[in-house]
Amino acid sequence: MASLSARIVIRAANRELEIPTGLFINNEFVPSADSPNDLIHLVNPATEEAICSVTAGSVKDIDIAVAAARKAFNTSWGKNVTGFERSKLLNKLADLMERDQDILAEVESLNNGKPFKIARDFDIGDSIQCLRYYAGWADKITGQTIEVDNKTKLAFTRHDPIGVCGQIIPWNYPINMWAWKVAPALACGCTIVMKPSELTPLTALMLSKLIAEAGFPPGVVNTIPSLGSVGGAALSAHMDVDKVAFTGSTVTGRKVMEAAAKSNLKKVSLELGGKSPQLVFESADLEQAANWACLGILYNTGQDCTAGSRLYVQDTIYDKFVSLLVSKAKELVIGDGFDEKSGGGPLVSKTQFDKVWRYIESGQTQGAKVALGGQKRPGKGFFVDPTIFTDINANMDIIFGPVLAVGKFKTEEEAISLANDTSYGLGAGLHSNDANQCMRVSSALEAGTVWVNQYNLLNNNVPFGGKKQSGIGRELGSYALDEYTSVKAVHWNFGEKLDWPL
Ligand SMILES: NC(=O)C1=CN([C@@H]2O[C@H](COP(=O)(O)OP(=O)(O)OC[C@H]3O[C@@H](n4cnc5c(N)ncnc54)[C@H](O)[C@@H]3O)[C@@H](O)[C@H]2O)C=CC1
Ligand code: BAL
Repeated sequence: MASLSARIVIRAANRELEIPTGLFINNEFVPSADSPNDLIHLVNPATEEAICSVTAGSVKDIDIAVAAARKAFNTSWGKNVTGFERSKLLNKLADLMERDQDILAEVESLNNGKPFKIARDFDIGDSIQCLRYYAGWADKITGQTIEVDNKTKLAFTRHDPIGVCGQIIPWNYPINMWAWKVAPALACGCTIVMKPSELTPLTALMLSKLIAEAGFPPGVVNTIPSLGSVGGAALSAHMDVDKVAFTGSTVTGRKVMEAAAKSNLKKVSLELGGKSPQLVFESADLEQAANWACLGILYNTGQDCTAGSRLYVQDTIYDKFVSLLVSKAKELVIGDGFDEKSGGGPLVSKTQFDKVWRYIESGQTQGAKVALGGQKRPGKGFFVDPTIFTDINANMDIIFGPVLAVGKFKTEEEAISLANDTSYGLGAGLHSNDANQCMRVSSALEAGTVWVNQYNLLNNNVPFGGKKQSGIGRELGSYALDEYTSVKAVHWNFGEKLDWPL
């Protein structure tokens, strides 16, 4: 039978760690109920070496985890605890993450490839804040009192926890996406069956251990590493899951929604991909615009749902801006996540690496001009250097990599039309020093998030989500509370007598 933990070595930190590799149900790590020998093998994307293997949860394991979550919802969580108690536990979990910030970041870097210091300071730093932000909300989730008439009747609303939530997260921000989903769900009183990505399940398992240590009752958070087509599909189609929250590709998001519609019509929130545009107008601070454009496409090696992969530059500054951009992009060091100099790591997997290269090669064969990159690196690891194409149809397929397509526009109207010419609507950015233009263009851009004179920065108290085929629902901010609550209206008669028959 598969082991429930593995010893891994973080060479760069000179550390050996024992990490859980089983399924986490009712606050315990357990083997699969019916396929104990099915494993998911994990690879370090910087070296292509094996890290360890974790248990692959089955459909039956999902059923068991959902039953545990249902029991907890009905007995020890849900409406059985006060918001104050939920807040205390969320804050305790944040304290434990802070205590283990280095170790979590090391494992995140090992499994995903991203630089250790970025994982520690941004991914985990932001996740700790996210837990504290929703800890603040837990005892402030209130309904309304509504006067129906002045003398005999009133109504009030309760914002009830929606119930058992399936949460399916991707590999690009394993801890951060965990926090975005877990924190509001727990604050609202929901229970959870979490399915991390099969590529990066390690930190979700480590966080599960912290869930137990923080003192959450058994069954409140359950974690089932599993293949998407097994565990993710089972959660989406489950008759006793009340809501599914998903982050990942549009193709899979569609399957999740279809499974929800064909099963119990569970509530669905989807945070999907994008092909996000950035516009640079001639009045912009070009140095700054180039910095933000680089951050937009190169942060997390471009593996970001809001990656600003289409850049449109006003024709009057085009040549100057492109050469500035190329010189800035060259400055980023993409390397092993444990190398202090690395500002970006490898792509997460061989599959992603091959996909990005197919795209780069097809761009070249179609005659696109390569202003930077476009060469494979020798040696091990799924590294792709920053690549900038100019003179290409910028509306190419979604690509999750450090690959930017740059085009030109003459007028504001043309810029808006190019930016909106996509079936996606997640993020968009504009750079201009004309305040009226900023207001006009930000209003016209069809996206859930528009950045003005910056790009890709998010805050836990500001909502995030997509329009068009980039998603449904909002994460973060007070808006996320709507995703995890169900509004009940209670009509109260304290004086009206009904004469019968009518
Ligand atoms: N919006 C975003 O942040 C993300 C977008 N992507 C995009 O998706 C592309 C493919 O990457 P994948 O890892 O294959 O994405 P994916 O959307 O298939 O995977 C995301 C999550 O969904 C799960 N999943 C897979 N099939 C499922 C199913 N039938 N039902 C329920 N859950 C399922 C996976 O196990 C994983 O946990 C990437 O190249 C990128 O373009 C990938 C990850 C994150
Ligand atoms: N950066 C926001 C979340 C995502 O990329 O999936």
